[in-house]
Amino acid sequence: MTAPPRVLTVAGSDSGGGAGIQADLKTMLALGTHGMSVVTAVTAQNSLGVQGFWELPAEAVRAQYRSVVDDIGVQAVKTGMLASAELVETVADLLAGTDAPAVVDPVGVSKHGDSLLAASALDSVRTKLLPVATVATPNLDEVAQLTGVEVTSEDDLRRAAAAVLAYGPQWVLIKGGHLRGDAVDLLTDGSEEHVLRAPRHDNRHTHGTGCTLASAIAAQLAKGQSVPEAVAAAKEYVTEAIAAGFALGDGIGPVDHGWRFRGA
Ligand SMILES: Nc1ncnc2c1ncn2[C@@H]1O[C@H](COP(=O)(O)OP(=O)(O)OP(=O)(O)O)[C@@H](O)[C@H]1O
Ligand SMILES: Cc1ncc(COP(=O)(O)O)c(N)n1
Repeated sequence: MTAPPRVLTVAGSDSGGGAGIQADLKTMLALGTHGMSVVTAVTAQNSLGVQGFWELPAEAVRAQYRSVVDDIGVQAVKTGMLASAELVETVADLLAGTDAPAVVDPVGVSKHGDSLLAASALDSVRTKLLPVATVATPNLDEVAQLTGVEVTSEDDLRRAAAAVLAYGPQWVLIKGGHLRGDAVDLLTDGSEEHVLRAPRHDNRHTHGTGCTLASAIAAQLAKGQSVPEAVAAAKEYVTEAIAAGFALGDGIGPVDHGWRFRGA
């Protein structure tokens, strides 16, 4: 049998299974790829929030990455929660030495407002991680943290994209999921621009949207799609996953990574 395309996520574990490594691996399977993981931190997390997290030593992150890349090989990499400046810099160095495209989701704060990245790591994200990204996928809070640009309407998305592109990623996808109205995202490399618009689903069970979108982009890139094709396909996948998000626990439930298997 021919092996499916190989995709690697470098991210934190979400014990509740809705975001982080767990979301990434489910998404990669749903999109027909072989998912692999480098765990950067372990969170104790559920539908109510993040109760605690423990970061792994840089040496453990580097060793996992080398184990995967040097033997199995990767056709795309996705990064998520990196927790500290040391891990951001470690991962940026590893990506710089890898040929595969990298989707960088600069995770800062969880849906519940729990910080997943030290404030002291922001500068490393700007100067080390963003420059090695094929596509960076910040949400509006992350755009504000990284660039100071506040997005309050669709008209501000272009200004936000230019501010992120100034740090050097090839493409940026500004996620407008936190705006009102349609769920509108803007993808640009500074010359081409693609507006991705989907109906807003009135569903509070949206835990893991950002992780799911970024790993879906990585899976589509591993299958050989261009960045605009991969982002369009990933947007369709996440929109249906949000529509099918379900209640778990007493708080915010996850998007449904397996909506295709359930005939949603
Ligand atoms: N209610 C919704 N209905 C449809 N699409 C949505 C909704 N909320 C977010 N999206 C879309 O989901 C994707 C992820 O965007 P979002 O802004 O939620 O990312 P995020 O904040 O990084 O996610 P996370 O909450 O996992 O950190 C984007 O394509 C966004 O437009
Ligand atoms: C390990 C990990 N990575 C990323 C997120 C962000 O996802 P969300 O904003 O949906 O909580 C998270 N909560 N946990």
